[in-house]
Amino acid sequence: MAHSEHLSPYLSFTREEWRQLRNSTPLPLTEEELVKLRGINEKISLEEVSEIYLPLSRLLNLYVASSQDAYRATKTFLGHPNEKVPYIIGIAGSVAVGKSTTARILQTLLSRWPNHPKVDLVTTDGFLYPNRILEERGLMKRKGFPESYDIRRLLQFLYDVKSGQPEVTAPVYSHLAYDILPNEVQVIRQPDIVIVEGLNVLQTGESEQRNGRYIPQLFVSDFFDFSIYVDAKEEDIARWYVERFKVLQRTAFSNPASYFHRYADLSEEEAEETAMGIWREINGRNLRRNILPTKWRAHLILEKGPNHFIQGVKLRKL
Ligand SMILES: Nc1ncnc2c1ncn2[C@@H]1O[C@H](COP(=O)(O)OP(=O)(O)O)[C@@H](O)[C@H]1O
Ligand SMILES: CC(C)(COP(=O)(O)O)[C@@H](O)C(=O)NCCC(=O)O
Repeated sequence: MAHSEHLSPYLSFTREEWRQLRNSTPLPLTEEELVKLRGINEKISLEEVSEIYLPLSRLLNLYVASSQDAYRATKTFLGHPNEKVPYIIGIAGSVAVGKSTTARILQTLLSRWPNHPKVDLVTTDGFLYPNRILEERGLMKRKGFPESYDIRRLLQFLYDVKSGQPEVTAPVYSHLAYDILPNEVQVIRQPDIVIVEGLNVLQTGESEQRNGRYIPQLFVSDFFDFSIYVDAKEEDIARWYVERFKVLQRTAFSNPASYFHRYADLSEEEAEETAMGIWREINGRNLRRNILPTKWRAHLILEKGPNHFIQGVKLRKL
């Protein structure tokens, strides 16, 4: 065994080993939940849900329960009720790797446990600067890069959620408009769990220095109780990106309100070329430069094969 492997902070599971853990999951899927999961994405294999995501939801259920115990201990110690503080799970990974699908499966599965029924999902695209500002700063071709997000606002949002505020709002992004919707917000009202999904959630940015001294800096991941990185080979992710682009081109882009309406009439070949160009220029670069380096900060890594099936799982033991 190589020395570095010996010192790995992760426990590694093959797909086969992970799916055995399904036996420790007491709740099987109900008919109603299956229908809900089908609604998320009809391409999801339900076998995949029960073999991979069900054990994962059980693991998370145990972690949330232990954090709720700690919360009760603090309450006993203080002698008065403290605010209800949600458990926060971060989900990171490339554009098109399947973050939002994973997040929605977990949201559905986690919400069936009686000790944490209310699970909210927030995506970090709401914290992108609006196109007006991105245009001013020459960042329209850098959407998704660290500088395209209002990280201060995202940190303030997480701070408010973790302080147990009764109502916290998040801005909303529309893929159709390709912009922030100025008159819409998502309201978070003290759920039991918040899942925060986005490519930037494990990024740390530069340390700020003032007068030669480092000043304490908060990172988005400081607010996470648990984090997941969805991983796959770049060649597979690029293919999924192109496939999704082609589906959108036949559906959403035909809507005149779509920012990409001009792509609606491209031939299949032209659509593929356009999508590959966006991958090369924006999303692939961002993956290599800013997203992949954050993988080893996650508590759990889901390793996908070429057909989205999970081939391996890594869980932090240190
Ligand atoms: N578990 C899965 N099984 C099959 N297809 C999937 C799965 N997860 C994602 N996909 C497909 O891969 C593409 C990217 O997924 P999506 O969740 O939109 O990614 P992201 O949020 O990371 O951009 C979509 O076309 C989606 O339908
Ligand atoms: C909106 C995104 C930056 C993803 O944001 P996230 O929710 O992961 O923070 C990405 O989907 C995107 O639009 N990238 C720009 C290039 C493109 O059109 O694919």
